[in-house]
This record gives sequence, C-alpha cells and structure tokens, in this order.
Amino acid sequence: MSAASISATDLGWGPRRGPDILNGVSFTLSAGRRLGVVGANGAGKSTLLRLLYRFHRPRSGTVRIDGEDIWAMPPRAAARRVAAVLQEQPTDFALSLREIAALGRVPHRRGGAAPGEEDAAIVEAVLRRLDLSGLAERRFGALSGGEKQRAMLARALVQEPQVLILDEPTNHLDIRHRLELLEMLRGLDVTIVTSLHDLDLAFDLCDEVLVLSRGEMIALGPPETALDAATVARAFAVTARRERLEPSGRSRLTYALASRDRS
Ligand SMILES: Nc1ncnc2c1ncn2[C@@H]1O[C@H](COP(=O)(O)OP(=O)(O)OP(=O)(O)O)[C@@H](O)[C@H]1O
Repeated sequence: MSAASISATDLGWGPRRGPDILNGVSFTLSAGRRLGVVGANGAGKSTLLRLLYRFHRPRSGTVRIDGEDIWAMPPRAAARRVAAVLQEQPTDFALSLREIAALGRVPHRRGGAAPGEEDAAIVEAVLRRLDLSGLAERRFGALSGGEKQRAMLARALVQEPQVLILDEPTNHLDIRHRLELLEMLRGLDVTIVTSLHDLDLAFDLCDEVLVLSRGEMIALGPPETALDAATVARAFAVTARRERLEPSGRSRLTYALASRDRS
C-alpha cells in the first residue's frame, strides 16, 4: 500500500431533477494525511464520501487522486486506488468472512484470473492484523455488528488502496476494538477520509477536519481551529464549550441544547 493525495475542487451534487444537496466543497489532502468530515444528520457527509469513492458523478467540480480525475480513470483503476467502508453492508450472508475479505482482491486480478498465492497471503495478513483469523470461516451473516464492521475494513485493506474512505468506522465497535482500530488507522500508509459523529475522535485521529452544514463547507483546517466552539455550535445547533484536559493537553468538547430548545 502506498498513500496518494486526494483533492476536491468546488464539488457539487444533487439527485437527478432535484436541487443540489452538496455545494462548493473543496479541499486538498496530502498523501498519508487523515481528514475527518463532520456535521449534523443530513448535512451531506455520506454524499461527499460517495463523490470521493466514485459512486456519484459530481454535478460540478472534480475529485483528483495524485492529480488524476477519478472519472477519467477506468472503473477498475479507480477501485485499485480508492476503497470504502460503508454503513451499508453486503447481503452475501452465506459467504465466509475470509471470502468477503478476498473480494477486495478482485480489482487487482486480470480478466477472470483465479486468485493466486499472493492474493491469499495478503488476505491472511490483513485478517491477522485485524484480529479476525479465528473468525475467518464464520458465515458473514452470523457475525456480530462489530465483527461485520471489521470484516468490511478487512475487505477494504485487502484492496491495498491508496485512499481509504470510511463512513463512521467506529459506530459498532466496543472500546477496545475502537482503540485498536484508531491505532491501526494511524499506522497505515494510506490517505484517509472518514465521516465521524464523535468529535473527540476527530481530535484523536485527524490531521484536518471539514465541517459541513446543510451541504456547505463551513470550516476546514486542523481540529484545533476547525472545531472551535462557535463552529460546532453553528453546525449542530447546540451550545458548545471546549476544554483542555490535563495533563494530556487534549481538547474535549461538551455540549448542551441552546436555551430556546429546552422545555
Ligand atoms: N439520492 C438522494 N436523493 C435525494 N436526496 C438525497 C439523496 N441522497 C441524500 N439525500 C439527502 O441529502 C441530505 C444529505 O444526506 P447525507 O446522507 O449525505 O447526510 P449525512 O450528513 O451523511 O447524514 P447522517 O449523519 O444522518 O448519516 C439528506 O437530507 C438526504 O435525505
């Protein structure tokens, strides 16, 4: 795996015959950096991610990986460069976890070629890294929510992408697996764009944060500047306060309903 830069220029998208639900989003993320996308429910986070992994074609603007427009690449070439772990999970319930993970090799194989030894070795290494070897034969449909989430991450890593797109990667994980996931993501040679509901995670994981509100970008920068109390209050319609924890010096946000919203 080797990381690549990803950039979005003036991205806009809306459903056919509908108004734009995402507008004017631009950012540049250097190879190996991690960007968190945050915002209220319906702000446009998943829509932005769908544009980055070439699911939606932008209505305006472009997405480039190492300077190359993702819509100018053949779909398999794009799939070798970008992998996504989504909220929606596959319905291949009868496949084993190992078989699901092995699907990540498909974009790397020519024509109908059968998987080779190298493919199998990559799958096993990823399963070991995610502590999933013991579950490799388990049917996907029989896995717990957190195990499924890790299986989907395994499939994405098996793809050996340069850019990894994650939609709420920790939402099913217990505290230990969550810490392990964060540690692992920090150690990968890959560029990461992830949506997050937990803003504390943005401080822990991300080099940069993009704040969306009603489909528009209202802040972009390092967590310390993008997630100031005023921006958080505006994005989530709450009152927010930021404190510095001692002795770590880490920032932590606390929130309350605005007085007009309390009964
Ligand atoms: N294909 C579509 N057609 C019509 N409206 C859509 C479509 N996709 C998304 N939307 C609408 O666009 C808005 C943004 O949706 P999106 O899923 O990107 O939000 P989100 O920030 O990921 O929200 P959440 O935090 O709830 O997951 C929502 O109001 C959603 O209903």
